Amino acid sequence: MSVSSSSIAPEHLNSSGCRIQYSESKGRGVYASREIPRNTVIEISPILFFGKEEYEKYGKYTVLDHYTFKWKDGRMALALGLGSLFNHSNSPNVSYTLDPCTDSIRYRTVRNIDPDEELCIFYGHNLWFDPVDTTVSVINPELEDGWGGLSAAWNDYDDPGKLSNSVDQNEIVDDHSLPFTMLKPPPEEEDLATVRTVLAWVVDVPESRQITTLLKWLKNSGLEDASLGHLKRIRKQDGKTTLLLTVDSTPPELPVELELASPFQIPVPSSAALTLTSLSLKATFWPTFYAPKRKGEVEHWSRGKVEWAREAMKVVETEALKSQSENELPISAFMPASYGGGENEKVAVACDTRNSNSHPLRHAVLNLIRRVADLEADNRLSSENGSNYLLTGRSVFLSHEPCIMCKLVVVEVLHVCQLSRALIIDLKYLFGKKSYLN
Ligand SMILES: C[S@@+](CC[C@H](N)C(=O)[O-])C[C@H]1O[C@@H](n2cnc3c(N)ncnc32)[C@H](O)[C@@H]1O
Repeated sequence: MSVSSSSIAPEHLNSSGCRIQYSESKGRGVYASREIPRNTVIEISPILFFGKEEYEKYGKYTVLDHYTFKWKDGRMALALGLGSLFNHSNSPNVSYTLDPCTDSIRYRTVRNIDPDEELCIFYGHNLWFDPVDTTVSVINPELEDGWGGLSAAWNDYDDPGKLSNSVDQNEIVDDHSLPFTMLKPPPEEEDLATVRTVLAWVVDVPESRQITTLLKWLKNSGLEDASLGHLKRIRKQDGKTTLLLTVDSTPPELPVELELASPFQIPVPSSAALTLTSLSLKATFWPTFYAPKRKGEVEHWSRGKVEWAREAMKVVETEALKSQSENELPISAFMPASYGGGENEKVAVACDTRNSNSHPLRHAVLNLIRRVADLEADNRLSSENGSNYLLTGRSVFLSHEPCIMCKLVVVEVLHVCQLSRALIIDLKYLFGKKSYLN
């Protein structure tokens, strides 16, 4: 690792059971010197601030850039003490809370920690380095339930200090203080260097009659697949017509009677363009479709809404564990009333029943959808205007990431927020797909 030259970690006086240790791949890190119970505050780091201008001019060109992060008010912050030495993990065992009253960060264990375990936090999804060992080893047997340690998933949810200090339920909670991680789509490609591409086979087609034959042939060839749906099939450039064939690794065998030149590989954009700038950049590789972001995609979470999600996740966890105690898989799905929503909204919860039904399709999500649909169908008053199948604005909370089948059922996923090991998925348009229910 480039930011530290010494491979000897200094001794550190810390009464909370933390020590500094060096590793080849990550440099210095914070490790447990003894057992630490969950929910223990292991460090409170004071912050050193940099003004925006000062940071833009100097700070970001120095090693500080590996250690600083954005504070609530936009200033750049450096955690003193052990704070800057926690390495990153995708499944962190330490959570942190920014405290603007004391300009400090409080670090707390989210589960029981064994001696010598590394203590890691989650930096976010846009890492500036190649992470190694992103999953902190799970030694605690309570986590080895084969289903991602559901039994310990919500430990930090009981943290009373985290959100309930404020009485203003409408106050927006900033991303750092959310008790879950929002999975953001990758940033849109706005310059040539960041356009994500895949290699595709294409062929030059000199005569237009050959295009018709080739398109027919493509249809029957099995080469057409949804992975190229964001790209136009034909490119006309500099008087030349080129046809997109496939992203397979081997070149396709074209109909010999057309006597075409051999296909060749070129990079093509791997997704549709979300902005007009991106569209013109992507078009330099291959003509791409324009699919601007939907309105309202950025979602702000108020304190009240976070509490609502927290309560819903508690239901999910309780139900999943109950299911496990009944010899089912510990998987559950819950559709609460929407936040601030109407009193008449139906609420439903369902668990996986593949074991008891000996049926491969009895996944929690599918059971939930059936349950909600039954409830809505019974609700005769709301049967006008399709409101018995539309669940606009509702959300479903799941104990586990859904399988591909369940994901498809949750058709119009607007965003996925990862709450520790579980997910909230917006179901805003699910029942708009009439075909699914019919
Ligand atoms: C805030 S510092 C953490 C302390 C750092 N290891 C040190 O020795 O000073 C962040 C840097 O640590 C390294 N790092 C943190 N987590 C890592 C991980 N999971 N894999 C590899 N390197 C990591 C990266 O070099 C990153 O720029």
